[in-house]
Amino acid sequence: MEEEDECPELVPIKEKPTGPTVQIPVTIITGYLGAGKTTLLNYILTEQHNKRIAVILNEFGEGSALEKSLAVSQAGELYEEWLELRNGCLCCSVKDNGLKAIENLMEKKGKFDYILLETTGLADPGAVASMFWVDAELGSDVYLDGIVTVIDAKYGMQHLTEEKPEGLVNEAERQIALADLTIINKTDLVNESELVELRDTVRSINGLVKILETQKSRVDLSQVLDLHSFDTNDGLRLAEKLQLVKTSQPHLDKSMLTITFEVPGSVSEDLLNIFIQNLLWEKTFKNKAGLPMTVIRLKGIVSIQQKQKKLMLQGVHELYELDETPEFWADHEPRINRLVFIGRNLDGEILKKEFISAMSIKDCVE
Ligand SMILES: Nc1nc2c(ncn2[C@@H]2O[C@H](COP(=O)(O)OP(=O)(O)OP(=O)(O)O)[C@@H](O)[C@H]2O)c(=O)[nH]1
Ligand SMILES: [Zn+2]
Repeated sequence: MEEEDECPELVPIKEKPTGPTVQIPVTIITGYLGAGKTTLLNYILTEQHNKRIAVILNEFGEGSALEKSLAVSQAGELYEEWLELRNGCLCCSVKDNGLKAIENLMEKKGKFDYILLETTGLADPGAVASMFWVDAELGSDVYLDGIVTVIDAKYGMQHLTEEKPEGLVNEAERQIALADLTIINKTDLVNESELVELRDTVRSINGLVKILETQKSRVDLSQVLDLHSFDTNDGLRLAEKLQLVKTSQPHLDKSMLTITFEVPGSVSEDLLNIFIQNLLWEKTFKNKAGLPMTVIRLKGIVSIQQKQKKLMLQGVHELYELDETPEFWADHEPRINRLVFIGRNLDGEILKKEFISAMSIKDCVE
């Protein structure tokens, strides 16, 4: 009973293709209108001399045209590729055609070492991310390295506190929630207390994200490129990071926030999949006010029954992936599940209880 135009569904794939084929990292650069995305791209292109970097200006999700151009500049030359967006689910069209366009381009122009993709200010980076993320698993030429969100130091707070009609998302907030790295740019335009307020707000939305501060988007490139944010080989780093995350207080009543919990023991892979699907797809779990918890980003390190290695859980919107990391649980190491969720209407206490009951863990100390 598969619907044809259903959004992509992530089927956990067992083994990634290994061997000599080199996959090219894609970094998505997002951020509200005028925050400094293009300035960042230009800075990277002038600073970075030993990589062949392709820049894609992305217009997905804008307007209703069925054709979009994909501009790729490389070594000062600009190429254009047209892609067709079929009606139906936007993320599916983007996934099929956007990726093909990039592959065509590489066939014609030779391989790139790195792809930077600038989204428009109002785009949902999650939809763009899913196109690279899913296909990377299917042995594609490219993989998603990370989502970088540029924030305007001067107007960032204003964008974040903008009231949206019920049911509509605040794009600035969503871009921060999905980010692996945020760059607070234009720090020359604000004073220290404004900066602190913005930094705290960013942190309250996304408890996992790294925050850099810049003028004219001048960053240390090693902090922006090759983040490996979705890489199961980086399980150890993620495990360390997750331990530092704290449940946050939303900066506004209905704001996005980060919640986290730990539950000791090993869980059944099947029950975990059902729990995640209920959370992400069915939106079964409700907070105290009776509102459905909506998760748009999730990360975790979990212990699955009968598995010797730690597993990494990653989710963006409705897509998720549960993959083995190369890390073994040590003999003396207590088995534990550590989870971080970013989204709206989240209640960490309630979700932890739901998790425990869904995993049928009986001897768990609360
Ligand atoms: N004062 C100040 N201005 C900056 C800084 N960084 C960038 N700008 C300016 O801000 C404006 C917008 O920068 P862009 O890089 O075009 O921003 P963008 O996010 O690509 O904008 P859109 O693509 O239109 O959404 C430009 O005029 C930049 O010169 C900064 O650190 N300080
Ligand atoms: Zn721009």
